[in-house]
Amino acid sequence: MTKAEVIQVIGAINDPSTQKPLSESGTISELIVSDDNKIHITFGFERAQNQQFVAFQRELIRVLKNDLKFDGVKIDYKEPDEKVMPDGRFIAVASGKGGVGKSTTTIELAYAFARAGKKVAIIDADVYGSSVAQIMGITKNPPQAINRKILPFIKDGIQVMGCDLLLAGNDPVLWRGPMLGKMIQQFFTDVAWDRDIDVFLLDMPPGTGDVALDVQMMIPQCEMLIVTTPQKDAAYIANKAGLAALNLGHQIIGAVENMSYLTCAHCGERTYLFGQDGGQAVADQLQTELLAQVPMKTANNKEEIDATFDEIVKKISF
Ligand SMILES: Nc1ncnc2c1ncn2[C@@H]1O[C@H](COP(=O)(O)OP(=O)(O)OP(=O)(O)O)[C@@H](O)[C@H]1O
Repeated sequence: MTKAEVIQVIGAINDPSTQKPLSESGTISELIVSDDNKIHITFGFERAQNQQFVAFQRELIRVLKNDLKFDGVKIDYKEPDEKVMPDGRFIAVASGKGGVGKSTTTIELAYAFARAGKKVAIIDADVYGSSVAQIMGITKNPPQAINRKILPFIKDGIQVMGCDLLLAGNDPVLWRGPMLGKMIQQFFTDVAWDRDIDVFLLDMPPGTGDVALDVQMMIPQCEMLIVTTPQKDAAYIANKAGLAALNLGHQIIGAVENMSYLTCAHCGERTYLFGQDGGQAVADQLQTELLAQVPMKTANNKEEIDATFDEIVKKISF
């Protein structure tokens, strides 16, 4: 007996979850007929404790056993998992070593995308040192849920979720492999992101590792931006991280050299504090563009920093 033949017969039975015949309800998630004349049906709704449900199940089993002559009948009920990746562009912000300003860059970039009229979300996937919420001044209240999905935190219109926000006090540093992967997956499929998000920015852990691999598997189209500082050692490690990212199949869209120079508030002259070659060297090695040299942040150069990031967004918007 084929699937179609089974559905034709059981199709007349009324589905208690939708009050429609099974032929119309679309609630049969899976139907397997095995060679030894057994049938396994999974319905996409939960088992209920009411008369209607009991009558439905009794009638179904009667038809399958008596009319269709199956020797074995197994029925499961399971709400379908809505493991759907959100739409939008994904940009992972990565660095070779910690402390080069990867989180700061992610956040500045988010604000620049927002200024350009884009709806932005940040995922702080830096399991070893989540700092996005801290830097953005988001209070780490326990996350709220809606429809069994976690609500993202929102600051200045930017939606945010991260390890520290999700776990509220539990330290993910000890997490390895599959558990880490599961958390990264949760960021995409279990958070109630607005449907019209244009850009997801991912603050990645420094270096290369499991998270980069997980991200690549879950979002093969994810682009990557490498942050470095001008110093030779930072550039060297950024290169290694970039090359590893390329090996994983990530598309690198550019390099950013952070903390490049200090601008004199009076004469506008730039002083390059740590040399000038790190960012360009990384871009050359990874055959990508040096998108910007970001100045040192001071108490009164917000405009200069904003303009630098607006320029980056222009370059990578296509
Ligand atoms: N352009 C800048 N000018 C001045 N200070 C900066 C700049 N960029 C980042 N910083 C400072 O450098 C420190 C490290 O920045 P940030 O946390 O963004 O780095 P990170 O690479 O994400 O670090 P980690 O890997 O530890 O998370 C912070 O104190 C931040 O304020």
